[in-house]
Amino acid sequence: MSENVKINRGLKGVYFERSGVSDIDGAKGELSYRGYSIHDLATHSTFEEVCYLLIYGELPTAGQLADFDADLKAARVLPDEIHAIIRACKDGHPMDVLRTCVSALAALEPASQQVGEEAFLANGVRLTSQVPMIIAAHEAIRNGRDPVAPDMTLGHAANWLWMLKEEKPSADAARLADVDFILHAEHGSNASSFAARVTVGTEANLHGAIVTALSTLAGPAHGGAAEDVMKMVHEIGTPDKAAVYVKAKRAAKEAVTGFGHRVYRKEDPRARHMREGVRKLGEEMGAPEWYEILQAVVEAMSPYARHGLNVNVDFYSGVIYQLHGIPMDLYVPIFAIGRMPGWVIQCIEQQRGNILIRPLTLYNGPELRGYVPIADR
Ligand SMILES: CC(=O)SCCNC(=O)CCNC(=O)[C@H](O)C(C)(C)COP(=O)(O)OP(=O)(O)OC[C@H]1O[C@@H](n2cnc3c(N)ncnc32)[C@H](O)[C@@H]1OP(=O)(O)O
Ligand SMILES: O=C([O-])CC(=O)C(=O)O
Repeated sequence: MSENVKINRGLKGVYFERSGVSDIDGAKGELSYRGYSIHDLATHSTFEEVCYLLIYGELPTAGQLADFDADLKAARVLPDEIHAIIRACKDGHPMDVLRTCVSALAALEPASQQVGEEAFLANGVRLTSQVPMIIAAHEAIRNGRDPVAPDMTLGHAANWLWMLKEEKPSADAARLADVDFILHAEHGSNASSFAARVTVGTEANLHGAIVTALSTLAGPAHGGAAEDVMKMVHEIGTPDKAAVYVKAKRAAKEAVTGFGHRVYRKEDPRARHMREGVRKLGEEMGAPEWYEILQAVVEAMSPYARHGLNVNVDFYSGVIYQLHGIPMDLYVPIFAIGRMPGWVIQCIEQQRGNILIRPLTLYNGPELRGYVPIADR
């Protein structure tokens, strides 16, 4: 019987649930949130508006957006204990510190333990505001500074940059961060969102699911790619060395980071906006060489594009962060800031008509055998 079982390793191509949040057409290279093209949202919307759209299903009216924005701003508060925890583990990777703090918030805030849609919504809004605060506070503390208080006059992206650098960002820098968050906000059944759903499937609370999601995002095959791309760009050094680098990687059968995707066979539609951001920012800052190295890698990888191997969202984002002077180990945490609304709404969706997620593994270990006492082994 076991020979006839079809195993879908990595759950490739398996549908496990319906979702009304985002739609990916991998063959065409298209992505939409709640029926709105990612290109329209990246061009016209703000992260707050996209959060509202993802969570409530419709674009907000001006009044709804103002109320939602006020809720996000009111949630810009961290218990003192979180700063103490950050001080205790300040030398850790920011992703480990972030995950530890989200986990600690579950123990420090009684409301975080509640389940049910209303609790998930309230906790989701609170965490969406607290996640950037934790990352910025850690960056301050590990550099011997005090955490920067949030600026309630600034939107989500601009306030994040303010707390990170204690400098008011230019309108262009704030908009670039805003677009980055919009592009990272949601992406179907990616590994971290799926993992969060598995946690909610056991009727656990939202904080627990976000801890699961953060753990899963951290790996280089998922959210860690932007950091690896930046390391690759440094290793390549100049555009003329890109072809040799790619050839060596292909010969060693190693992945060229920032390329490839489980679903897209055309270019990841989010990459277009990031590419334009890198090009423009590099020119403005008198540092066009980063864009040139990236484009030389794309050129060297072009023979594989027809096999569906194209750049993904994280190919360009690292250079943008580098041009803003953001340390490499903050790249995955930045992804997490953007992904918060996607995780929250998928947890809420999972909870509606919840079902335990529990697939099967086909046993291929030893036959049933007699127990041997330890003295006889
Ligand atoms: C936000 C995100 O999470 S986007 C993804 C970020 N991750 C990266 O950029 C890391 C580099 N990319 C990868 O490791 C992979 O493309 C993944 C993990 C993203 C997707 O992997 P999978 O869907 O399992 O694709 P899979 O591994 O089956 O690859 C299919 C083929 O393309 C090749 N391939 C996939 N990605 C790459 C790559 N980046 N470079 C070179 N070859 C690649 C594989 O070797 C495989 O070739 P084969 O059929 O000859 O064995
Ligand atoms: O969908 C995926 O597998 C990974 C991805 O691009 C994302 O999470 O944004």
